[in-house]
Amino acid sequence: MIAYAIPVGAASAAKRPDLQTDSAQADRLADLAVEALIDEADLSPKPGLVDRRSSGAHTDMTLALMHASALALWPCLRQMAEAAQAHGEIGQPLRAELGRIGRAGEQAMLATTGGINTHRGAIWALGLLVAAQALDAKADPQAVAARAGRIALIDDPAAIAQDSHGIQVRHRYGAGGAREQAQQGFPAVLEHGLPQLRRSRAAGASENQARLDALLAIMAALSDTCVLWRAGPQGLQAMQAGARAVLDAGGCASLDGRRELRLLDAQLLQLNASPGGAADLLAACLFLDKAGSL
Ligand SMILES: CC(C)(COP(=O)(O)OP(=O)(O)OC[C@H]1O[C@@H](n2cnc3c(N)ncnc32)[C@H](O[C@H]2O[C@H](COP(=O)(O)OP(=O)(O)OP(=O)(O)O)[C@@H](O)[C@H]2O)[C@@H]1O)[C@@H](O)C(=O)NCCC(=O)NCCS
Ligand SMILES: Nc1ncnc2[nH]cnc12
Repeated sequence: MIAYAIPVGAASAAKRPDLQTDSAQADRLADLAVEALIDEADLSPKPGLVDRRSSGAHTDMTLALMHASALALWPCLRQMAEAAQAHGEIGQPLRAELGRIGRAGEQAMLATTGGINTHRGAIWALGLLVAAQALDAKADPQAVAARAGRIALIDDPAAIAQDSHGIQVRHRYGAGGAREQAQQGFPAVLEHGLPQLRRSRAAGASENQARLDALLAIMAALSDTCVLWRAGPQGLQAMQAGARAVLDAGGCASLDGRRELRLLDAQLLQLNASPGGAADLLAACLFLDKAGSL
């Protein structure tokens, strides 16, 4: 276990043995979510994204900033797990509390990064998944994602209308973005990322190569509003076709696949395109891959 903070409620759990398990479970879910964020950031070479080599298409983000941002989200993710445990069911009260915790998490992220949006999409996706897993620790990824989707379908009456890049892109191109991805039960993860991760592992790829393949499978299927914002529909088409070309060439375990990956990286940098939504969903994929076996 990664010790990121002193567990909230540890004192009361000592008096209430029945709460001890829940407290430990909330710690563990937050640990796994933060670990998934750090593993995503470290994964290299990722096309257009911040990784161990460089800041990709970003001028305002570094690997150290991504790590600091991920660590700053531990309390928020833990609170989401606790909220789900306390409510015990999907409904308006849980949705409202997750929205409140999520907005506070966004503030914690911005305070840590000096105002840079490192993980807004990840707070949304992982927050929903952590809450869904906390409602049933033994549920498999399909059930967890479906449950997260049901939470995302509930309106949050306190939601603040924002003029985000995602909203602007939705108006301009009709892209569904992060909200729709969650409401549909994370199809980019369940139908593409997770099956690819497991297929590539089974075919003998290294863990690093299998994770890169999972990211590419997500990129090939996703309407990523970050790419649409920065590079328009042509950029999105280039990202999806380039990611598909890597996988069709044999994936990152093959020489041909790695050649296609280098081409895709150069193309995204030239377009100033960063698949930040796909990166967030890779973190969701890595979380789901491990969380059911808690
Ligand atoms: C419901 C919300 C998701 C509302 O968010 P919004 O309407 O803004 O929706 P999107 O923009 O579509 O998504 C928000 C972030 O999600 C990532 N994302 C993008 N496309 C997808 C997709 N198809 N599926 C899933 N996720 C997606 C993306 O995050 C990444 O991009 C960040 C960088 O983006 P940007 O700010 O545009 O930055 P730059 O390109 O660098 O900007 P410039 O330099 O050009 O200026 C990166 O950090 C990644 O995180 C989208 O940004 C939800 O967010 C919400 O309602 N939140 C409120 C709190 C709440 O209720 N929480 C519930 C907790 S469970
Ligand atoms: N590795 C990464 N690079 C850029 N934006 C991101 N958003 C989430 N992960 C990211």
